[in-house]
Amino acid sequence: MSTAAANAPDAAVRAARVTGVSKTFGATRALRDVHLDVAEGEVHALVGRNGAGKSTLVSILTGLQAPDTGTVELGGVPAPPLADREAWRQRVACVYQRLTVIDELSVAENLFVNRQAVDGGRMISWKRLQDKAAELLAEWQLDIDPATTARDLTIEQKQYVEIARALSFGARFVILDEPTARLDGTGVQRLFERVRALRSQGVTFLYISHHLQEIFELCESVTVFRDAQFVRSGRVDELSRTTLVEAMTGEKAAVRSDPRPPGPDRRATGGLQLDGLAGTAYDGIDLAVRPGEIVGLAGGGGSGKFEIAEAVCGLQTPRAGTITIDGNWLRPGSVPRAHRAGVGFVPKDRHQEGLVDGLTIGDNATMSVPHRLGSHGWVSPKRQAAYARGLIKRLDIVPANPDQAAGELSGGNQQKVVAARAIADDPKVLVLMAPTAGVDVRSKESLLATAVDATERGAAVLIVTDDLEDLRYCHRVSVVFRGRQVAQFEDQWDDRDIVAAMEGVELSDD
Ligand SMILES: Nc1ncnc2c1ncn2[C@@H]1O[C@H](COP(=O)(O)OP(=O)(O)OP(=O)(O)O)[C@@H](O)[C@H]1O
Repeated sequence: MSTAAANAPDAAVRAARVTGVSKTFGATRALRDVHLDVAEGEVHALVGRNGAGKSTLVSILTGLQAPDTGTVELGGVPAPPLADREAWRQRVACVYQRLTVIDELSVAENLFVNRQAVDGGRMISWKRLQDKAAELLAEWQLDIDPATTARDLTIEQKQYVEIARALSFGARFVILDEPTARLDGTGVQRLFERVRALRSQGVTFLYISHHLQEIFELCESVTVFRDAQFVRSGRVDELSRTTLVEAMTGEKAAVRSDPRPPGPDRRATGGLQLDGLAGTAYDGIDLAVRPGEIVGLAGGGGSGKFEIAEAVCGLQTPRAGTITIDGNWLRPGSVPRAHRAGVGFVPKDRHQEGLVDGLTIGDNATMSVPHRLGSHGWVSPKRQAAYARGLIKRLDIVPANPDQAAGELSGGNQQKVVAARAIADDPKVLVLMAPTAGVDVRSKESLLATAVDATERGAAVLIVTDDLEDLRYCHRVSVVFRGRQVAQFEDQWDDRDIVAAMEGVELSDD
């Protein structure tokens, strides 16, 4: 195809066309007779609630799985046979949230890893590898030094390396699966500029995100899936946010009001207290969260917010300062000790610290509460199942089956199982790190409602986030920037002030 043809969105040419695709896993129908039509040269959003079937479609679109029925066309021709990986790589690539860049290798090596063809099948010359990489990065205007070790790149730069790698195989259709999940505000804006620039160079994108404002900012078209089925597709500028949410949930969108609980009793004492807490990424942190109160600890990437939260949960040992729970000093550096002191938490990385894939939803959700499920070390299966069902209902986990393996759940539902475990033991202090990352609009509400629930049961809740929606649930917000608390907000605030504080800038009054 000529570059000129690729540059102009052409209604006749399709980067991808999926027709009548169905896919079943055991008893789960992940996709039922869905279709998708992505025009060449556009950024096309794919949205849907957790478990709607988006990842399953991506695995089919990238040739990792075959559909049970239906057809896939890429660039106007039928998709290659599953075994022909090379042919797939030339047509389509997906940049996943969990990046595949190898930290130990240089950018150049990452770009051409396992590709002897670089030097006509002969031994790779390092000089040639560097030159080829520099050429590739320059062609796509990616300002990255090919000699850099990948470990020294930011998440954003690693994403660009993955995109460049896809383009170097010849693919002009790139799927971005929640690309902004680990970026801060300025990183998101830079990514958008990059995507727009690549689009003008003839690259087509399928863009998956739970952040609806991103869809309106970046994408031309959108396709909505719900419960494994196609619901609608259309131009983004012809859709309102409400219509989109309704298409995703199948319900009328609720009127948004102030979701905060009444707040702590003025005389309430106890809860969580941090005094002069200092660690590798933060210093001089003073913070109090009273029982019944929800406090936001906000900050962008590199602010130190997660490190502070991890100190409270026992995942990190601070260098100085104290953590007090209900008036008692907490000896830092041990998760079981923090748990015994009454701390429940959702870790920032559910894969590393959260979920045990091989166990069921029920086992994962109730593993911290054996004492509630039986006596003398014996767990009553009936009580466990009932307890798990209660948590599944509170968090709106799909499928609502405690016996389902957690590893088989969609990403967002795995996140909800981790949250279920955090609240299972009625913690005195609940710490939620990026709790709604990867979670759909409606599930965000149920997840944050559990924080409200916890305050009603007397918990002090700390929400650690850069998501303004999460902060709507907070009575107070403390913003950290480069490890220091730079601003405090009480009761009412303007979101722009919080964003400015997270970015380390001051807004002028005019
Ligand atoms: N390997 C598997 N085995 C069993 N069930 C699976 C498997 N992969 C996916 N499923 C099921 O298929 C359904 C669709 O999941 P999928 O991961 O495609 O959803 P999603 O739209 O990507 O959700 P999320 O936004 O949470 O990532 C879910 O019910 C999930 O449990």
